[in-house]
Order: sequence, then structure tokens, then C-alpha cells
Amino acid sequence: MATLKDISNIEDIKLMVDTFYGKVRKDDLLGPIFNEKLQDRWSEHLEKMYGFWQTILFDVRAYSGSPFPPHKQLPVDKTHFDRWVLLFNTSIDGLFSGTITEEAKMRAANMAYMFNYKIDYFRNPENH
Ligand code: HEM
Repeated sequence: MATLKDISNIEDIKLMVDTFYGKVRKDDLLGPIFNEKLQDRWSEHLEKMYGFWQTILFDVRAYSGSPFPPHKQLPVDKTHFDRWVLLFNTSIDGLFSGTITEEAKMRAANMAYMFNYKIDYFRNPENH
């Protein structure tokens, strides 16, 4: 098998994001949540995610939002975040390999953990 290249430019990021959200849209658990929320705003979401990953991986100022707030009220728990990470890792492992690829998976897993932790925290009335 030919060696996979590392994620190295915006075209690679677009391929990673498009492949991942292609799987997400078809996923029985995550698809309905994204489709319900995004409706006809998918292309806007994908553009935003190209910028987000450029900022994370290449230190380019393409994204300047706050990633967590849009997730705060979503009907999700650890099961959803585990599936999100699984789909992300399988998408990326089929396309790339290398230092930046590992960095992307690590950053994604860390954020999934943190989002889930915060959602859990805010859901508990004792923490308000
Ligand atoms: C259960 C897992 C997840 C679900 C269901 C989910 C769902 C969504 C949805 C529906 C939006 C669009 C919100 C809107 O525009 O109205 C969104 C935005 C976003 N998501 Fe997620 N997400 C998940 C996990 C993650 C993780 C782990 C990351 C981090 C790598 C992430 C990063 C982002 C970012 C950066 C945005 C754009 C925020 C902005 O508007 O500035 N998401 N997500």
C-alpha cells in the first residue's frame, strides 16, 4: 500500500472536512442532529470548519469564533461524542498519516472530551 501523506495545505483540510462530514450526514446517531440544526446551512458550516482546522493546524487566522456555545444546548451525551471521534479518526486515517494528522486527531479528541464535560456540567442544576 502506498504511504499516505500528511495534512499539509488547505486542499487537504477541505478533503478531511468534506470526508468527515460526509460520514456524519449519513450516520444514524449524528446525522439527524446536524441536519436538524443546519438544515440548508451545510455549506456555510463546512466553510467555517475549513477555517477552524486551518487555524488549529496551521496557525492561520481563518476562524475567530467560539467553538463551544453552539453545542451547549444540543441533545448530545458521551455516546454522541464517542461516535464523533470514531468517525473523525476513521475519516482521517483513510486519507493521511504523519505528525499533523496525529495532531488533528489529538486536538479533536481533546475538544470532544472538553465539550462533553462542559455539557454534562451545565446540565446538572446544582452547577447553576
Ligand atoms: C456530538 C458531537 C458534535 C455535534 C452533534 C456537533 C454539532 C454541531 C452543530 C450542529 C454545529 C452548527 C451550529 C450552528 O451553526 O447552528 C456545530 C458547529 C461547530 N462545531 Fe460541532 N458538534 C460536535 C462536536 C464537535 C467537536 C468535537 C468539535 C471540535 C473539534 C466541534 C467543532 C465545531 C465548531 C468549531 C463549530 C462552529 C462554531 C461556530 O459557529 O463558530 N464540534 N457543531
